[in-house]
Amino acid sequence: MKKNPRPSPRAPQSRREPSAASEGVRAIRPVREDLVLQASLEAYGFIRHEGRLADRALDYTLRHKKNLYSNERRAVAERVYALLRRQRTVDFLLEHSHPGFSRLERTRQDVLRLAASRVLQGESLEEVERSAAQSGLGAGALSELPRAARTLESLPPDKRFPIAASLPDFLAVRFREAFGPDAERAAEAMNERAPLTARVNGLKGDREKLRALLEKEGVSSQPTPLSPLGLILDTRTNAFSLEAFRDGAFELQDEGSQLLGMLVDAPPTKVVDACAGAGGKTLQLAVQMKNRGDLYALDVEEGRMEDLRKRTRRAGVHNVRAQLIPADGPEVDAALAPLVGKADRVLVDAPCSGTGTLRRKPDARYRLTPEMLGEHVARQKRLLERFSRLVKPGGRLIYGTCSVLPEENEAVVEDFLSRHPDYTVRPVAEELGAELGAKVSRGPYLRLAPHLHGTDGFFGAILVRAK
Ligand SMILES: C[S@@+](CC[C@H](N)C(=O)[O-])C[C@H]1O[C@@H](n2cnc3c(N)ncnc32)[C@H](O)[C@@H]1O
Repeated sequence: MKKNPRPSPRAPQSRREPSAASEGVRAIRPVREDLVLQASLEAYGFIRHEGRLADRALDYTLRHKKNLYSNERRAVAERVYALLRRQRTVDFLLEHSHPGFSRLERTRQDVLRLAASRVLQGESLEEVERSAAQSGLGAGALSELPRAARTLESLPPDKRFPIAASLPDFLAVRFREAFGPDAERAAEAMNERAPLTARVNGLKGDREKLRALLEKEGVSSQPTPLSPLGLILDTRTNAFSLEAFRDGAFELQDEGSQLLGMLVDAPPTKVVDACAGAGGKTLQLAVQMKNRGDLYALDVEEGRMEDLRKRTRRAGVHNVRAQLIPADGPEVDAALAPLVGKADRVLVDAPCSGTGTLRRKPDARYRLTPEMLGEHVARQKRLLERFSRLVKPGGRLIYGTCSVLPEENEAVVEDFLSRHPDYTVRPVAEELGAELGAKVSRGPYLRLAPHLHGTDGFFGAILVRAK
């Protein structure tokens, strides 16, 4: 018999929290606490003790727990994600309420973490203790949590912030630098659940038509407040099973990502999506180009390119040329040579820290280190330099990240401009219109954050090459 593979450490950028949304069926029977705990411990262990990506680990665990009902699957996903969002807070509370917590055996620690996290989420102490007792935890273990919470509250602000926001210390400092007095609010919003957001495929219809199609399938939706292309779906929707999705009428894409895509305003000529990944923005650019011209989608990861190809087929997109390129070395120049100085638009949606998407990938913060951040910045500068060569005179270079840290954003752009006097910044308000531009920009740049815009955190800059 074929052995089940372990969850892979890689996952496409746009995978969404596999919670209620991938289950569809409403809760109808009491949760069997012992089974839910067992599955939660397994998934959590994969993520925290083996370094697997959360969405992959949960998909894997739930796929192999065929005996769980849909409400139990939902409980597993929600509880694991909730704990990941509040890891540091939970550990602090347990260390201050449970003598010898850090010396307990690992599974025992994890059981307590999952229970404490539920209390932190607002479930009553009695309810959690009752279900904990059913799963052998023993009542009373959590009764000291409120006292520990008061200890946390009494810490000086700079000590309290990283623990209360569950951010590594260095990231809390970066948040403070990026958001100043708003840092707490910004970090709090990053610990909320993200909405389920669709982008209409303009090749198949407009947003109103999509809304009607979804309604027919029993899914209610609301227009996104900022992007004219988006709909927010009921989070319990299993989007992938909808006919509208299978027919390519929409893609799941955060509203912030849609706004970044809008900065490109791709004409139906020659356009390069230089870090195309699984094609979230490629598909959006194809619509801007009305499925005409040549849209080069480049990336270094074959797996992502494969996803991109599938998605273009589903979306009815015909103008994309997906091309796998080498990550570095002289072969890159050879691969890009035919495009040098030819493109009207080049989008560099650069690999980054992902600090803008912590709502969807709460575990990412525990993997990030200051050294990795430095490597991201160095690579961002390198990629912007490399792909700028493809822009033709009078063309535009659009730089974007899903980071909220200025060192990956403004600083990278300013570094580029200091070496390229032939480029000037086009304020994003000129592209998006004054009203929308005023809502989503700071200075000439797109700058989005969950606490201000309800979107994931994104940055975008439009750089115009002189004629
Ligand atoms: C932020 S993701 C792109 C997301 C994608 N644009 C979307 O909208 O779905 C960054 C991508 O850059 C790719 N990448 C990393 N190094 C690269 C390089 N040297 N050249 C081109 N792409 C690279 C990664 O494989 C990843 O897919």
